[in-house]
Amino acid sequence: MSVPVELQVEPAGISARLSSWRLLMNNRLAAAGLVALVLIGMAMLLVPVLPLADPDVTAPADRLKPVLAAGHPLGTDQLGRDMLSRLLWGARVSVAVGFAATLIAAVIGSAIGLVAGYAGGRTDNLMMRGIDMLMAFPYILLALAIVAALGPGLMNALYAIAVVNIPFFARNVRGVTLGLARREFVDAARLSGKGHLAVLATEVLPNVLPVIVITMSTTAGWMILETAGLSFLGLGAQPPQADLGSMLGEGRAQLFTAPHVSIVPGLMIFLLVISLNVLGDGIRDVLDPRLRSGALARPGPVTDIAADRGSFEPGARGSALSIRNLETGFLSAGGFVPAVRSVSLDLAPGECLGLIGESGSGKSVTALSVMGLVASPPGFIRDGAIYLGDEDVLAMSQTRLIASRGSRVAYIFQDPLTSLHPMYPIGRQVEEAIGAHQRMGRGERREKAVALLEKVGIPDARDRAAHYPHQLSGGQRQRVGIAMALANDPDIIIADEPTTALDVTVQARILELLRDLQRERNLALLFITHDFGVVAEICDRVAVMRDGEIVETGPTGKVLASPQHAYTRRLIACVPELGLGDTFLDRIEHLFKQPKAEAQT
Ligand SMILES: Nc1ncnc2c1ncn2[C@@H]1O[C@H](COP(=O)(O)OP(=O)(O)OP(=O)(O)O)[C@@H](O)[C@H]1O
Ligand code: NI
Repeated sequence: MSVPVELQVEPAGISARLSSWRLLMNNRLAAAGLVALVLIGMAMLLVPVLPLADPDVTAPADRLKPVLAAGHPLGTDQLGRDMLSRLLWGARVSVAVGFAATLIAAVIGSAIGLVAGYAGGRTDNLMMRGIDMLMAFPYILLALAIVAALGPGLMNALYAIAVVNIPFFARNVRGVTLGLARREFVDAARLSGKGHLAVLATEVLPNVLPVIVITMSTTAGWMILETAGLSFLGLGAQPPQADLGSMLGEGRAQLFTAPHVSIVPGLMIFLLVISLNVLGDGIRDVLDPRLRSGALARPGPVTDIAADRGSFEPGARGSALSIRNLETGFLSAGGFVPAVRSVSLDLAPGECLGLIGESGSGKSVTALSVMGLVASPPGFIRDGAIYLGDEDVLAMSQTRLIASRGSRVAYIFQDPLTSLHPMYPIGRQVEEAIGAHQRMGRGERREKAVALLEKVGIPDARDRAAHYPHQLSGGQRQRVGIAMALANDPDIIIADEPTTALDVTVQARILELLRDLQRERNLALLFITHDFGVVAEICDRVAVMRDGEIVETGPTGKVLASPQHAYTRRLIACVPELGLGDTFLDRIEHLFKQPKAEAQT
């Protein structure tokens, strides 16, 4: 698959605001809605200066003129008033009332939601039960009751509609606020001494704003409809003033003799509401950051690969894994942003290669590219080749690639708690890993799972197999992760920081286990870490990664003894317990003595 054309031509660094606008315009329905609204809006703004007849002047002689009658493009109503003039003036009133009600409901409802969600506890309970009571009434009935109490009239209809819509805002905003109020950045703001109001205004509100805008854009259409409903029943606009609902109500009596009197305002209501709604949906899609980043668009099973990537020969003969000139990155609204560039690696059977670099240097993206596991969208492999033996993974069919996952190349991830299913016993999960690639009976599978758990050093494996992930310690969970990786006898294991979440002693034992397994099964191990101590412990060779590129590679001992790149030296300097004692401290001193020379390297 290749890059969509509009993304290819787009220069990077385009402003976020502009790209939101583009996203909105890419949605045809939303764009059409916007165009319709702009046209209607302009007509309404121009109403006072347009050469229209007075909407309220009756002319009994001209009653019920049909559409396209002389002097009356949309005909006249039962009192001889010009329909076009009444339509435009009426739409003005309806829209103004609808938007005013939306604004009032948004301000009050959001304030309630913010306070309830932020305060929590009893305040939340009290406020939300009040909101629940409002919601328990059918809302048009509630609006009717409010207008009945206040008396008919446009302003009262406006209040009634605003009140019945407050719950929508309050509930939406409260839900989001509730999640935000317990997040670390809010705690941090509180700890920094900000008052509650300041925290709400500067930390919470900006994050809630999109929700408010979305709710507004999706309810504004309804509010116009509700205004029309109340006016239709005679509770809103009072004669002779026109609004869309009252025009509809007055036209009802002539529905059969002069249908245009009710159809014209009806069409206008339809047009207004539907364009508001499609525009609202478009705005919602653009504002939702999850939709924008493509996280909610279901990622494909395999990373998208450029159709026009170059051809690269595998590196050293007999490599288990050979990555050539890999360029993987992410498609965003601003274009393709590479995360790794021209990465080449070779991994021999039975060898352990350490891939080291600081956070964000592109280690995981490299590792995930191997089996096409970078989620697309937005992930995209733009160039390079990845050979398993002498077969190019990127040229494999999807089915073959998916079949190779776990059976030829297996992954071990950093935190097994997130990759293990919380609701299944671990034994069953190992069985599932076996069942994904091997056909065997249930009993046999169970035996094999227990054997694997024993192999990775889970004591009492047979009993432990019935335990759930949360009943295991972090080290044991990682052992289960390793057992699952071993389940189908892969040739290559890619371990992405498998020990980072563990304490030093457990880490040492897991490393020992990995090394033993690797020797015993002649596994090729690609070991990702940011800790040179770990590399020294287990890897034969090491590749140092920085900003998406490999800056240095060589046998571990050699790189440790004489790092060529300043960045490598700095990474090594981060490891105090390499067993180098004085020499090590000397090296740090040396580094600090020559900051200038280092900067030049
Ligand atoms: N889904 C994504 N969308 C956009 N950019 C991404 C995405 N995932 C990763 N990146 C970018 O790719 C780059 C490399 O990330 P990667 O996860 O490979 O780093 P890493 O070296 O594994 O770091 P760590 O040690 O923290 O795991 C980062 O700059 C990151 O911002
Ligand atoms: Ni990573």
